[in-house]
Amino acid sequence: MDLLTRISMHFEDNAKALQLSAEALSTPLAQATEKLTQTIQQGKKVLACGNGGSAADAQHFIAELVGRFERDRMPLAGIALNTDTSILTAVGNDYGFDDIFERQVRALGQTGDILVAISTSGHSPNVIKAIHTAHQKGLTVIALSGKGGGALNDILKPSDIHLCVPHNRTMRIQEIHILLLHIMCDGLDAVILGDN
Ligand SMILES: O=C(CO)[C@@H](O)[C@H](O)[C@H](O)[C@H](O)COP(=O)(O)O
Ligand SMILES: [Zn+2]
Repeated sequence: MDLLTRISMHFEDNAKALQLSAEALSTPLAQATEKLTQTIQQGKKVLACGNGGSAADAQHFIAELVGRFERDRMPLAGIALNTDTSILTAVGNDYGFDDIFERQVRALGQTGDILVAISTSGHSPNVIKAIHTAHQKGLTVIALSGKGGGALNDILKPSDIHLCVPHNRTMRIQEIHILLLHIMCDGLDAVILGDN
């Protein structure tokens, strides 16, 4: 396959995946946005975690809350659990990599908070463990996944929200995850600042 064909294939596959995601995820995405908005309005906070590209997505999303999205507003409470290298290396070194998020949920999570858990496979043990602890501490989970949802299907509760991108490639799933996170930021601001 020549390079231009390859590029064209990516654009087409992305467009198809976007269309399928719009059909499958618009309703749960609205629920997730409403849950996020209520949580912030009640003075609660958002924790977010993921590995690799999903770590970047988690911290990107939290930066939109603490900083701003498109318009000026007050800072909103959020913490990315994959950004503090001292915590990640200490907990990873002393307890194990599977505990790097779970331990922070135990330290920081409070009843009524949200955990945004991002895993394209739905199988990353440190994300799964963080979800178990979030449940124990009374947090609601908004899970972003793909590839059928993996282990998330067995551990999420009916009160959680699962945004499972209907695709099997990590890269494509990640491309849509960032769109989902941006749509939630837009919906949140529309309530807080008014529609524009
Ligand atoms: O960004 C990419 C691939 O596009 C990678 O860094 C990817 O995020 C890593 O392999 C992650 O460890 C995958 O974990 P997960 O999404 O299955 O939970
Ligand atoms: Zn990537």
